[in-house]
Amino acid sequence: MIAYHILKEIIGDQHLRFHNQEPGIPRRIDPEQYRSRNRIVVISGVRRSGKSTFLKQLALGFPSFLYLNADDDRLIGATTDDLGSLLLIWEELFPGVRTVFLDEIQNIPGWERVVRRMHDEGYKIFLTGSNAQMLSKELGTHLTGRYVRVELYPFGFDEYCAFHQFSWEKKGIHTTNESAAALRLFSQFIEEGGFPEFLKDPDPEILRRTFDDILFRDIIARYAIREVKAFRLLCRYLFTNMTREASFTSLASTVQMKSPVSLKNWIGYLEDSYLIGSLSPFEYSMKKQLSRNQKYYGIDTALRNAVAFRFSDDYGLLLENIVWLELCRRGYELYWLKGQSECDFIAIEQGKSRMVIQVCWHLSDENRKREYDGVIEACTMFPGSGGYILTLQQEEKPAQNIRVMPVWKWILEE
Ligand SMILES: Nc1ncnc2c1ncn2[C@@H]1O[C@H](COP(=O)(O)OP(=O)(O)OP(=O)(O)O)[C@@H](O)[C@H]1O
Repeated sequence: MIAYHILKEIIGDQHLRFHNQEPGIPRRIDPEQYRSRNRIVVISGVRRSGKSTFLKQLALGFPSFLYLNADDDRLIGATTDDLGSLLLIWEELFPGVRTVFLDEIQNIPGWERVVRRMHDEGYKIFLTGSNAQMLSKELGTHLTGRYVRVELYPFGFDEYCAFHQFSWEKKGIHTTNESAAALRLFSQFIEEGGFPEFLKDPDPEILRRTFDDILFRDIIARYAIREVKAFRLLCRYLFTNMTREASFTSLASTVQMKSPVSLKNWIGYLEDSYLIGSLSPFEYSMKKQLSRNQKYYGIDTALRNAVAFRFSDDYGLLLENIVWLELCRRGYELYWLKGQSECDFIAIEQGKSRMVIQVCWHLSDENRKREYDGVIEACTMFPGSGGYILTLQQEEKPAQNIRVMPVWKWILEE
């Protein structure tokens, strides 16, 4: 057990540091809707996406609170008994305070039991944890029905604009100057992505390190993967080919694995770590849906640029990936359509389709019919949906109820 006076010192230090920490750029998620929840609020998301910083933003809404960062050298080897002592120290230092923020709590084995008990005793709890240990399945068994999850992604384009102090009228971006500035920033965003740390210090090493930490610490070590080379190759391949469709069999053969079953597990681990996401084609039969090829997307475009192979005409793919990320941030259930024609995204909310979206770098005479056909087919299948063709910079008057507009404008205005 850790000595009582040391724990007391840790609490004092950490409290001061957390109070002095910069709250950073406000995230798009409204903290107020979580402050008033009775359930435990679990913040998850890819490594370095800003979970601890968001915790600080949540804390700002409370006059007093308790705080513990379990990622502290002095807490190595801490147990649930130490958490019990912490409760006593908190009561001594901050009597009656019942709001608690727990950062990286997965470092203390058995934390779930203590957190569950605290919640039952009326504490309001907010916590973050590195994803691998905070996977929904695992958390579900420990905190059944007691928690709500907030998923944090790297900055979206609106947050990127805030980071660069670019603001625009609530009514929309109308002037040529504003449009030119937004387009310029957006072109930069395609290259720089949304990891806040990388935006502050644009050294690709930062991104490579994050990538390797997720691969080696969160996945390879945790799931005892022995075919490290093949696993790494799979990650790089998926990032290089983001937005493309692939089958388990073709992926297994690309990385020279005999078993598509292990490959399926690997992809599951990558998705749980939020490094990649997959998209199924829409099918009325679930069985059929699962047997069809998936499309794969990556958590960040700059991360892709740092770890994957680039080719000259990959801008279309980066643009589509940004739209996928934005739709994930907005919490839609997503599919793609492979019918007579193809459509990139069908975004569904509460069982109803809201948007069908085709992403196209530049609408030309050659591709116009194909792009429209995909949206029209999807809109016919899902009547009442808004139809969009999102481009880098073209904007056209709506035709056949389909809006053609730049991605950046759609993100900032729609
Ligand atoms: N909203 C923000 N505004 C400005 N900078 C931010 C913001 N969010 C995160 N950062 C910066 O990004 C880096 C990572 O942030 P943070 O530690 O909050 O991420 P995390 O998701 O908790 O990381 P980990 O997965 O390692 O626990 C820090 O340097 C932090 O200052």
